[in-house]
Amino acid sequence: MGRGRKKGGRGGGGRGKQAKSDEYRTDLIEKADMKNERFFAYYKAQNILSEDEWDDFLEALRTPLPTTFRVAGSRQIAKSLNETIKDVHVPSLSNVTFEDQKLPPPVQLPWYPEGLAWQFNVPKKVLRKSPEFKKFHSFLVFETEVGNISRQEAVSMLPPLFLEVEPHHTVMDMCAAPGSKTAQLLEALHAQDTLTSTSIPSGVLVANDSDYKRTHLLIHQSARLPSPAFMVTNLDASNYPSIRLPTASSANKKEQLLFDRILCDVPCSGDGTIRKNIGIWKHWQPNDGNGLHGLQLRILQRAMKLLKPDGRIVYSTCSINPVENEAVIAAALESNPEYHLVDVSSNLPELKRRPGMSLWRPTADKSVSSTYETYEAFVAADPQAAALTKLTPGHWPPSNINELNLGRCMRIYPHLQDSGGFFVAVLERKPTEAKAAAQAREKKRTAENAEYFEPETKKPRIESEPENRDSSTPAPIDLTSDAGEIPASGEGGGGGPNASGNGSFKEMPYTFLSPRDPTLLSCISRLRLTPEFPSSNVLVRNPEGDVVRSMYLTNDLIKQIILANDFTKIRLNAAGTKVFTKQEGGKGVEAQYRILGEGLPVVLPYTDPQSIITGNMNVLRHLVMSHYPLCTSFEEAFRPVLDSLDLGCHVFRFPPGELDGASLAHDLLVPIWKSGVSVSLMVDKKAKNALSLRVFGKEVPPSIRDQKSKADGGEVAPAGELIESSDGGAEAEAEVEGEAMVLDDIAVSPEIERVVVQAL
Ligand SMILES: C[S@@+](CC[C@H](N)C(=O)[O-])C[C@H]1O[C@@H](n2cnc3c(N)ncnc32)[C@H](O)[C@@H]1O
Repeated sequence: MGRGRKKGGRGGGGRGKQAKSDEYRTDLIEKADMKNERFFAYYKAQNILSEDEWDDFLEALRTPLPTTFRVAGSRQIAKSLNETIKDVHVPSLSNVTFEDQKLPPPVQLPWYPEGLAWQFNVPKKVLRKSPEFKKFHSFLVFETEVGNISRQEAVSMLPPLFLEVEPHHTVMDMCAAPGSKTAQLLEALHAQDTLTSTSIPSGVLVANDSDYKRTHLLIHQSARLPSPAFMVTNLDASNYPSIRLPTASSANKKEQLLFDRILCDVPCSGDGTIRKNIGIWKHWQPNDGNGLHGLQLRILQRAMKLLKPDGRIVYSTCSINPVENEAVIAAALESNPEYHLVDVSSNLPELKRRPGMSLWRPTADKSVSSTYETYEAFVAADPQAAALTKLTPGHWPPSNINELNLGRCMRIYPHLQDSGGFFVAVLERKPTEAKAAAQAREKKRTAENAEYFEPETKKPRIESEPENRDSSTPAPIDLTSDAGEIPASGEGGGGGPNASGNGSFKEMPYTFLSPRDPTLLSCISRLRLTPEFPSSNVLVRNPEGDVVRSMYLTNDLIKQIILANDFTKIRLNAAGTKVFTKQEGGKGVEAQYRILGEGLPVVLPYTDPQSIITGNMNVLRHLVMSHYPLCTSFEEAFRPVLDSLDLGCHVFRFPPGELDGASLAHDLLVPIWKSGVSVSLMVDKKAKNALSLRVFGKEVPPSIRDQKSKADGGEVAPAGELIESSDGGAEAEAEVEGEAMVLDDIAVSPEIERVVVQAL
């Protein structure tokens, strides 16, 4: 596990730790020190660029990287926030001068779809001292904190775009942590989400990383877009096991889950990040890439076995070294002739790129005094030294290089569009014969129809589309090992912790509740959910299937995966999204369940609209600015509404409105708790503060914000009142259910007025 990391590759612990040390701080290294003769000699020998571009390339490498960010979240949410950047922030930054210099405002990355990615380039002191940029910087920090903006290198945004994920796809992110690309994939899976509610895609996203700690970064990332279709595994991608699914014909027979889309963003030397990780100047040497080639190839080859016919793989690195790039692609194509490189030159036409290379000259010589055109020449030059290295013929271009279309790979160099260096290759697997025949028939039919119909006639719907996802030939898998252990539907997912003797895996099991489980039923009726709520997909995290504290919702596919696989074998760290949690009552009050802020968008489509209470801006302000406000303290017109509510959880809706300069632009839906004589907004301090800032333009007063169990300043928490904040509840849950990250840190984007949650 994590061999890539030990070698200090990108995403590797070595580089990651060093990145924190001073030697990696760009502001502490002089431009004159940004040199490395080995780097120059190696890349000159590779002929990566023409002689007249070399100086521009070096100049770009020595210049700090601009700041880039992506407006994140589901499409509708992102579009709304993007309008604010365009219409409010950019105009306010368009005529700013600092120390007599006019500063450039942020600009959209021209190639990013729908203009959702931005770049700006001002010195740090401007962000500290220019009032306009300071304000913009605070906006970015705030929105990043609540998950609406993702600080991400421009080039790192590319692989998910080329993967072209759709909501019905089965998707695997093989080396996913820390998860910036995972977030993009999740957004694509959730393309049908609306401003206030989350869709339940029929596909799945499996995010995997071999580093256990880093898988928690994935859980954190995904909390920006809670999804019943998301799961996290902790495995060596080069050896990723078969995930099994019941066959359509018999629940006792299993077939392998194959993927429509796989991202292999593999561990690499990371020399394309040299503008940011400036210490690379000092240490770079050719064996950084040489040593990673084998692991990179094994990961890609495993992905090739896990992909459906007609599926797509994107392989990417932030290295410009052909040994980590074209050499890996060439070797993988050699051993998997059913794959080909896809010509994506017409996709993202504004992206400046160079074709992949067909000639490169590896070396094992640290000082790069010689490089070799062929493996044979390398061995002949010094047989003894060659025997001691791990270089293989696969590090060199193969003899059939011209048949592989390596020019279809994409190389991004820093000077082309002021970015980092990057490599992307898009591979597709041939369809099965049956599928190819169906596609040919369809093509013929479409052509015939085209002749018959008038030109403006809508293109006929492709009949074979629905079959596409299922028509792959499942790879044979060994079902002998634990076929008998698979529990019946509605029961547990794979026995107790460490059920398979996998001693190092400490997660708790996933047990689906029966839809007739009395606690679940009472929860559904208390929360007034409609019969369409998928109650057979609710799970708890303990072997007994007891509803101890929280309930999670998965989609059908994740449920099948959990039921058909031993969760310790697939080292399943997270599945689905948490929707309900127990709210302990105070003295004399029975414990009840409430919808979590993060679960609300998922549950909302199943919430009886009649049960949603509509409030106004006055009510919202009182809820935000008070700590457990008494029902009697609300405006008179609203008191009867509060009095009529049962004790327990409710959903309040606040339509767009204005009040004393405060403004709510879109519907806001929040979970509320009614107790004996008061009501409370069930969002944590940070989220409440964020909501207050964005809607009312001021923070929640510290005297209110910092109260814990009892209100002060005249507001007394009555007997039987809630004394547990959502934070406290979640912490307690971590102990009960063995979860690594369950803090309910509910962040609200008032721009969007939708509750989103981050698990810290
Ligand atoms: C380049 S980083 C991935 C970055 C990530 N895709 C993103 O966009 O945030 C490479 C990741 O691969 C992981 N890794 C290293 N060796 C691995 C292996 N054999 N299997 C799976 N993951 C591995 C590292 O822990 C690291 O998180």
